This record gives sequence, structure tokens and C-alpha cells, in this order.
Amino acid sequence: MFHGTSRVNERGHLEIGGVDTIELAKTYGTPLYVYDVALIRKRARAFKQTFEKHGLRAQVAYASKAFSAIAIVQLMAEEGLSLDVVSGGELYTALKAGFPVERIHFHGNNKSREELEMALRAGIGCIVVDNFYELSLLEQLSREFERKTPILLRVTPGIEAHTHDYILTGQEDSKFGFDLHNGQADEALKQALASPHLQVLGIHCHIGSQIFEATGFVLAAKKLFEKLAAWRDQYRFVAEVVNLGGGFGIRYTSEDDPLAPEQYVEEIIQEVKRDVEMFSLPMPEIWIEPGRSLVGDAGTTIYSIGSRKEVPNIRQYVAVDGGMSDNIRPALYEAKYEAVLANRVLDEKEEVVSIAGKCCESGDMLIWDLPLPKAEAGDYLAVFCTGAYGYAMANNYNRLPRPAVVFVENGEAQLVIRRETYEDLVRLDVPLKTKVNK
Ligand SMILES: Cc1ncc(COP(=O)(O)O)c(C=O)c1O
Ligand SMILES: N[C@@H](CCCC[NH3+])C(=O)O
Repeated sequence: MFHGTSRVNERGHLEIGGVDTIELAKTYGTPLYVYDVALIRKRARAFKQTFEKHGLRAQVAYASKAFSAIAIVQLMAEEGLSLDVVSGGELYTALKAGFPVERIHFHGNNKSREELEMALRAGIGCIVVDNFYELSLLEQLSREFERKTPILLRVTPGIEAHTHDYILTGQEDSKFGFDLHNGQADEALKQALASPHLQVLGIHCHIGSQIFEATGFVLAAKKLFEKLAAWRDQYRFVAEVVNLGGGFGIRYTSEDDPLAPEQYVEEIIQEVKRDVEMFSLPMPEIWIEPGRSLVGDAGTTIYSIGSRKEVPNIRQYVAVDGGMSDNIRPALYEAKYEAVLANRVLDEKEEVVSIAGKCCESGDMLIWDLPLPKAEAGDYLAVFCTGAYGYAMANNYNRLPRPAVVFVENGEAQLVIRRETYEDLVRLDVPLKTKVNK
């Protein structure tokens, strides 16, 4: 349940990064996302060191869709990671953060002309081309910009990874990428190679998210290298880069049994070595793009507890001051979480309650059947593992302002996203021109 630097301090409070989370809640309000910076650094280093240990050239690109903000992008830059962005907005955040442009990779299945122009103007390191529309648009824009744009071709290898249906991406029937087996990927390569304005660095695939076994990644790598061997023979094309995506699972609850993050990479490397040897291919640079496994278990959300409702003999509902507006994953994927009373961590668990959000929606439940000490208004609930796709998918449903985010490390806290105000909520509203008098 406890991750990274999380522990219980002498006051019986949850402490993260050497900072008392109750003090944080009092200073910054709730709901509040707290990120354990040391844990993020540890994860980043573990990924990088696994490649270094094998003497392989590699890039570990943080998939910023998991949590994009200037501070986290700067932290990843500090750790020497690359960055995967998936929209103009994420790219803008990266540029604002001063992230090294040559290490930014641009994803997306429907990049607009404006987004591609923005990427070309910035001179980013690589565009991961997803489809034929994008291929011809990018070719045309690169010609206009007089650029030779470095690209990867995203393919769907036809792998069914074992995860929630909504977060599968590598299977044949997917909206992403060129099909590897029906001729689409070959045609895309031919078209890209024919253009003097595109430089094909290599190939990319991403098979899904929150995956617990290495088998899917190993299978995907094998399929990619088989294709690369065929492309060498048919088109004399030799890939400089093979990108195997992200998707490494994390432990949200004790029911989850993922590998250690670097273990996925270890198994991928073993397969890559086998394939390179089997097909007599030069060792390419290996890229991966983890999101969740870099920031997921480093994030904890602190809520204030408010109302309760008892449904006699059935259930005790305990409501918090956030919900699907700051964590939509339980409603969207039936995602499970663990939590403790942050101000009374060691108190005996006396009841089983269900944690409700405050949105006007029956499905706004964060956790079903959670053993807790008798919780009352004024207590604080800490929900663990909310660092990935939490703030990133937060919304203003019911016009709830989005929470603040703090980073903690070595006993120090830093506010990295301020809490939205009501004024922020109406900032974009345009009042009616004429007053309607009835
Ligand atoms: C192309 C691509 N790369 C990387 C990721 C990051 O995935 P995860 O956060 O599961 O590591 C995703 C999201 O699933 C993705 O779509
Ligand atoms: N947002 C999803 C995963 C999608 C990953 C992005 N391709 C989640 O919370 O698990």
C-alpha cells in the first residue's frame, strides 16, 4: 500500500517525501495531488540504467499524457529522459518547460495541420506517423518548411494484450497505426521512403496500457523485427530506431501483480538481442515510452471527508470533496484503488465503507468496500497511486475547480499547479450581448 517515501510519522499521519500530508492539506486545501519526486526519479533511473547495463543506445520517453504540466516535464528533462507528446497542448507545455526539442516525439492518430506546423516550427526530434492522411500532410508541410522531417511509422502488430478493453491499442481492430500484416505498413514505408522530405528513422508500436506480463511486448518486438528483416530485403531499409511504446503495469491494489518496471525492459532487451542476431540486423536504438509506470504510484490524492449515508444492512457511504472530476478512472474502467485515513493511519479499522465522490452521478464512486477506522467529517482520506491519468483526465464536471498539485522531496513541498478558482471556471465564458427582459 505504501509506495516510495510514504510512511506514517510520529503523529500517526501519512508522510510523503518527508512532508506531513495533513500539513499539506491545511496549506493547499483538498482535494490535493501530492507527488513523491524521489520515487519518480527512482523509476526514471531504473529504466535508463537497464539499457545502460546492456550497453544499448536507448531513449526513455516519458508519455506526458499520463500527467502533463511544466514542472513534471522539467523533472523528466532533469533526469535525462525524452518526451512523448500527443497534442498541440502537450507540445506547448513541453516547449514552455524548455524541454530539449530534439528529444520530443509527437504522437496522435489525428494530428491537425496546425499541430504539425507547430512541431515543424519547433524542430522537434521525431513525429510518429499514424496513418496515410498524416503521411501526405506531413510530406507536404515538410516540403513547404524545406525540412527533412524525422519520422517513425506506427504499426499495429495484431497483439491482444491482457488489459481493460478500453486501453488496448495493439490489436488488429484499432484506430491507431498502420496494420503490420495486411500491406498497409509496407505501403506507408514505400511512400515515406519516396519522399525527399521525410527521414524514416524506424518503426513504433504500443500494445496497450496497464499490462502485467512481458509476453505481449516480447511478441510485439518479434513481429517488428520480422518486418524489419523483410524491409531490409525488399527495400534496403535499415531501421535506426525501434520504439516499443509504453504500457508497463503498476500495482494499484494488492490484487495487482505487475513486474518491476525495469523487468519489462529487461525482457524486451533479451528479445531484441535474439531478433537482431537471428535476422542479422544491426542493433537499432531502442525507445520506450512509459507514462503510468513513471508517475502512477508516485501520486497520492488527499481528500477531506464530509457527509455519510447509511443504507441499513447494506452499505455505509462516506463522501469526499472530489470524485470523478479529479479521478475518472473508477467510473471509466472500474479501476480499483487503496486508501487510508491520512490523519489516523494506524487507528484500528472498524468498518467497511464505500467512498463516494461529490458529483451528481451515481457512478461517481471512488472505492467500494474499503476497511477504515470510523471516519468522520474533518478526517482526511489518502487515495494511493493516482499519479497517472488522474490530474491529466480531471475535468470541471458540476463546475468543480480542479485540485492543486504539489511536489514533495527531502522534506520540502512545492506547489506546481495551483488550485482552480471559481473565477478560473468562468474565465472563458462570454456573457450574452443583450439582456433579456421579460
Ligand atoms: C502511443 C502511446 N505511448 C505510450 C503510452 C503510455 O502508456 P502507459 O502510461 O501505459 O505507459 C500510451 C498510452 O497508453 C500510448 O498510447
Ligand atoms: N487513460 C488510461 C490509459 C490510456 C493510455 C493512453 N493511451 C488509464 O487511465 O488507464
